[in-house]
Amino acid sequence: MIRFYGVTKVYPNGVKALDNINLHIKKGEFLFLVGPSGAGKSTLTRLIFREELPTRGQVLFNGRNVARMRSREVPYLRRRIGMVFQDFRLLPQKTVFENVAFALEVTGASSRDIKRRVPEVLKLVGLEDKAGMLPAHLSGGEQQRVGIARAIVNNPVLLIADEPTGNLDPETSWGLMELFQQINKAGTTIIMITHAREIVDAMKKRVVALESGRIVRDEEGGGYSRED
Ligand SMILES: Nc1ncnc2c1ncn2[C@@H]1O[C@H](COP(=O)(O)OP(=O)(O)OP(=O)(O)O)[C@@H](O)[C@H]1O
Repeated sequence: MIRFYGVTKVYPNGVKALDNINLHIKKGEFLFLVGPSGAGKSTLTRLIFREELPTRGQVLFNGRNVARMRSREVPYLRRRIGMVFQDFRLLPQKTVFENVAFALEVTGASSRDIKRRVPEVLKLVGLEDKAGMLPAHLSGGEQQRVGIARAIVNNPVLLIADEPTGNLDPETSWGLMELFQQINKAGTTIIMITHAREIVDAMKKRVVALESGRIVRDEEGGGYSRED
């Protein structure tokens, strides 16, 4: 589904964030992207979402070169990718329902579809009783569930989660990981950036480790660190 061919990213300030990355992510995979701060993890995901363009090499999404897409094709690409952030990024004046509905509205969904689909997704993330509440009145874990509901409401083929449990306690994090597992089992490919060692060690998924912009490990069922 996603292929990186010899991808290098140099930012305008001269920082080389990625250095000759070759990577193939297949449909249905659950992949942890790990590595120290500044290793290039976020940059790698930004290239898939076309927030940034590679300096050299190619990023293919379902066979299409992301950098070569016409500007009118970019919203279509982004609609197929759900994003979950460490700081949730919810709209504070909107209710849980409205936050999730907003992601559908921008795609031109009808109000009938919105009324059907939003409760369905809120149920999936376990928030059917909180639809009318504002984010500030929810716990961190609940806010992240809203973030996940918003990310999956358009049925994306890929979910990119950038440190989704970074602001949450371990118990809450495990609940969210179960939800991510469930979403993955239903067919959505997941790329998760994380520093949560215990989670990576326990989940036994594919682990891609970056250091200084290079892939230093790509291991099926791997742990957070290399076992020497
Ligand atoms: N927009 C930018 N302009 C210039 N340099 C950038 C930009 N974004 C990131 N960088 C630099 O590129 C390198 C990789 O950054 P990136 O955010 O991809 O790392 P990361 O692995 O996601 O780090 P963290 O775990 O701290 O989020 C870093 O040296 C960073 O300072």
